[in-house]
Amino acid sequence: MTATKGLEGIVATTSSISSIIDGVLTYRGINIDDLAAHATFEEVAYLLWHGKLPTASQLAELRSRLDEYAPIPAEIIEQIKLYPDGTNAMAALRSAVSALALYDEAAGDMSAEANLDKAIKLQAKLPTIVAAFARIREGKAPVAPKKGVSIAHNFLYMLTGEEPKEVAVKALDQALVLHADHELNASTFAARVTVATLSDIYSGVTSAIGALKGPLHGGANEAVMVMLEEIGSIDNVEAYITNKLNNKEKIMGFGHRVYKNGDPRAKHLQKMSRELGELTGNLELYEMSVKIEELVTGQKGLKPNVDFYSASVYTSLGIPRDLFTPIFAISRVSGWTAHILEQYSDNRLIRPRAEYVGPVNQRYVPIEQR
Ligand SMILES: CC(=O)SCCNC(=O)CCNC(=O)[C@H](O)C(C)(C)COP(=O)(O)OP(=O)(O)OC[C@H]1O[C@@H](n2cnc3c(N)ncnc32)[C@H](O)[C@@H]1OP(=O)(O)O
Ligand SMILES: O=C([O-])CC(=O)C(=O)O
Repeated sequence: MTATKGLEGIVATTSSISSIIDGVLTYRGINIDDLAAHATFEEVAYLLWHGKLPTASQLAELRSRLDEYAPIPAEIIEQIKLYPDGTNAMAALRSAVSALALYDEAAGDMSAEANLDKAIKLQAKLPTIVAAFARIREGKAPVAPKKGVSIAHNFLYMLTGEEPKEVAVKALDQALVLHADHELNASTFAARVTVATLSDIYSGVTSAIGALKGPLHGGANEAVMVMLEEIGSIDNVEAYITNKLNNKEKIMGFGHRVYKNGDPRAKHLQKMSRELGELTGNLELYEMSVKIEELVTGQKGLKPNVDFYSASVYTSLGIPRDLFTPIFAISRVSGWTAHILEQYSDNRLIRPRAEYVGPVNQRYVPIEQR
C-alpha cells in the first residue's frame, strides 16, 4: 500500500454532475462559458439537482419554494446574536447551518423527496443566514427576505436593507453561477464522505462549509483581498510579489490541483472585475490584480483560479472581505447538495486506507518506567 499525498490524481467516485476534461468545465455537460453567458443561478441550481435545465413552470415552482424557505427560524437569529464579537463569518455560517437541523422536523427523513426538499431549504436559507449575521454584528436588525426576486437580488437586499442596482445583481448572479459546482473539490468530497455514512444532509453541508473555509480552498478569496490591502497600491505590487515568490510563499488565488493551463472561470471574473471597476470609476484593484497576474504567471507559470478576481469583484459590489467565502458557500451549497443526493442514490461507505509509516514492534511501558 503506497499513499498518494493529497490523493492527487486518484479517481474516488463516478459522478454525472460536473466534469473537468482537458481544462473544460461543464455542469451536467453544459460548458460553463455557455452557462455564465446565459443562465441564472436558480436555473443552474435546478440543473445540478435534476440533471436538466428547468422549463419555465419548473423554474417558477423552484423560485416559489425558495421564497417559501428563505426565512430562518427566530431561534437561529437569537443564536447568531449570542456569537462573540469578532466571530469568523465562516465559523458563524457553519454553526448556524448545523443548528438549522434542530429546527427541521424532516432532518432525519432519508427519502429522496425529503432530501431534495432539504437541499432547496438549505439553498434558500444560507443567504438569509449570512446577511443576518453581517447585520447583527453591526448592531442592526436583520432584514427579512423578499419574495419574487432572485437569490442574488435578495442577498444584496438583506445585506444592505436597500434595493440593489441591477448591475450588481447581474454580477453577483454570474459569480454564483461560476462557483456552483466543481467536480470532487475538497468541500464536496467532505460532504460526500460525511453522508456516505448515511448521516443527514445538514451534517454533509456542515462538513463542507468547514472544508471550504480553509485558505487553500474557498478561503483563498478573502486571503486575496488581504493581500491586495497589504500591497496597498500598484507601485508596491512588483516588490511585494517578487519578495513573496523569492521566499517561496504562496500567492493566494493562484494555482490549482486540476487546472494547469488556467481556470476557465477566472476570465469571466476578470472581465467582471474590469467592468465593475469602470462603472464605479475605481480601477485600482483591477489594475493591481492584472499586474499581480503578469508577475506570478511570468515568474512561476501559475495562472489565477476562481478566487483571484472574485476578490476585486465583491469589493466593487461593496461586500465586506470576510463575507467573500460565505458567498462562495451560498453558491456551492447547490453543488454540495446535488452531490449529496447523488451519493445517497448509489451509496457505499467511503473508507480508504492509510499507509502506516509509524514505529513497529513497540511495547506498553508502565507509567512509572517512562
Ligand atoms: C476554489 C479553490 O479552492 S481554488 C484554489 C484556492 N487556493 C488558493 O488560491 C491558494 C493558493 N494555491 C495553492 O495553495 C495551490 O496551488 C493549491 C492548494 C490550489 C493546489 O495545491 P497542490 O495541487 O497541492 O499544489 P502544491 O501546493 O503542491 O504546489 C505545487 C508547486 O507549485 C507551487 N505553488 C502552487 N500554488 C502556488 C501559489 N499560489 N503561489 C506560489 N507557488 C505555488 C508550490 O509551492 C509547489 O512548488 P514546489 O514544487 O517548488 O514545492
Ligand atoms: O476543484 C478544486 O480543487 C477547487 C476549486 O476550484 C473549486 O472548488 O471550485
